[in-house]
Amino acid sequence: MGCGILRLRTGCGHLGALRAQPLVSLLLTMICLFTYFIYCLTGSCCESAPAIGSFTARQPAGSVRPGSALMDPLPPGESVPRDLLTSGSVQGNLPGLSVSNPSGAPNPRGHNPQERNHLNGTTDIPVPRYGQEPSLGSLSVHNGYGSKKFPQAVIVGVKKGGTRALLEFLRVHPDVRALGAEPHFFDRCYDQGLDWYRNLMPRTLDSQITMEKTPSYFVTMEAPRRIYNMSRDTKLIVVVRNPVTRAISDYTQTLSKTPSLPSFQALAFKNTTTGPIDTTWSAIRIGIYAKHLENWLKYFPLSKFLFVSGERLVSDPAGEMGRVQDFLGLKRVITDKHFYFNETKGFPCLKKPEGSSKPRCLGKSKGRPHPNIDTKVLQRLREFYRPFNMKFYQMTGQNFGWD
Ligand SMILES: Nc1ncnc2c1ncn2[C@@H]1O[C@H](COP(=O)(O)OS(=O)(=O)O)[C@@H](OP(=O)(O)O)[C@H]1O
Repeated sequence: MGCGILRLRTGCGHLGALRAQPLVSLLLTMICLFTYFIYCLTGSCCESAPAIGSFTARQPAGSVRPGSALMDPLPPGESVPRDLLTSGSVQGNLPGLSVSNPSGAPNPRGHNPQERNHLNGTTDIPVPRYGQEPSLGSLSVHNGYGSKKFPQAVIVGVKKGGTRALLEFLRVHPDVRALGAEPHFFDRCYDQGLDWYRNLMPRTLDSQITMEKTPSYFVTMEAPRRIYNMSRDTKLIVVVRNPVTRAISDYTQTLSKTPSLPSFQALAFKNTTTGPIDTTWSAIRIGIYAKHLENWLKYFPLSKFLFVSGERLVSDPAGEMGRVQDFLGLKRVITDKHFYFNETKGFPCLKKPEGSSKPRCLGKSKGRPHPNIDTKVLQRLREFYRPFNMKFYQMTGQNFGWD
């Protein structure tokens, strides 16, 4: 047989004197191929090998991996953003295959992904990780199925409104997958590009909604235009809270990091308590909701918004979550059965948070005791916010009962 091969390579055996030389080169070639084969089997060549029907990790040029310094860590005391750990893992994909429902037909949950987001361009196909056998029984949201999509819904605000609680409650829903940490894409990281942003997202099935929350978007001038440019169909959720309490909560957070911070009163007023309120202080400015909303309404109609009451999220989490699920077109899965009131914490907590069977409350940075603020200061702040609150109630058609 070896001779046969040799004959073939030497032009069918007519040049007997030259037969030995090709045999050596053939042997050398075979040794090289064998060595390369062993090298590949150890996994060492996967990253550089060209993809000829093989798994490749598709990363856009210049992309930044999730979990890099650009990502905001969760506040101290909060759980590790599990999605951040999973969403950036290198997954296999096969070239030339389409990912999402190519017919555009509504899926069993009634969502049509193409209707939901015209920029839902999917980058990957559902391929199990190495060593994982695809099976319907194991079709859980954690096993690498699905594709990365732009979020169809974003919690855009407001800081200290209760955005973390809302996101954690929503993550209980099997049809919601959300990025754990705040990506700050539409305010701080926009230069990274949309591919970078999409790559941060957890994988979702077509029946699932991709979400993220970054409360600073609500007060970022460019955010509405940028989100509109990503998809005009994006659903926007704003958790609002009494602006006076919100300002104190904001101050409490800064104070916890900077104990030498001047008093709330010293920061809230330009001179003394009798002087004008300092609207350049972000803790005050963020609470002028009507002003910020005006900027968003230049791009999105009111129907694209859901305003969640931060107060009701504490007093009636199931009721508020009902509204949120309806707005997102989700089945009402999250109900009062999911919550219990933790007396020590003074807040509702989840009986079974996503990925855990143990009850859990939010971390220490949520639900912190606030410093006592002089009643005169509170009164002045209430008066300051009243006209803006009224305007906000009028714009949204909702009375939040802060006055
Ligand atoms: N269930 C539950 N558990 C704990 N805390 C809850 C909950 N629901 C709402 N809240 C309120 O959420 C406030 C923090 O708001 P955010 O999560 O939006 O803060 S942040 O902007 O992400 O830092 C936080 O503000 P503080 O009380 O000032 O800490 C809480 O009042």
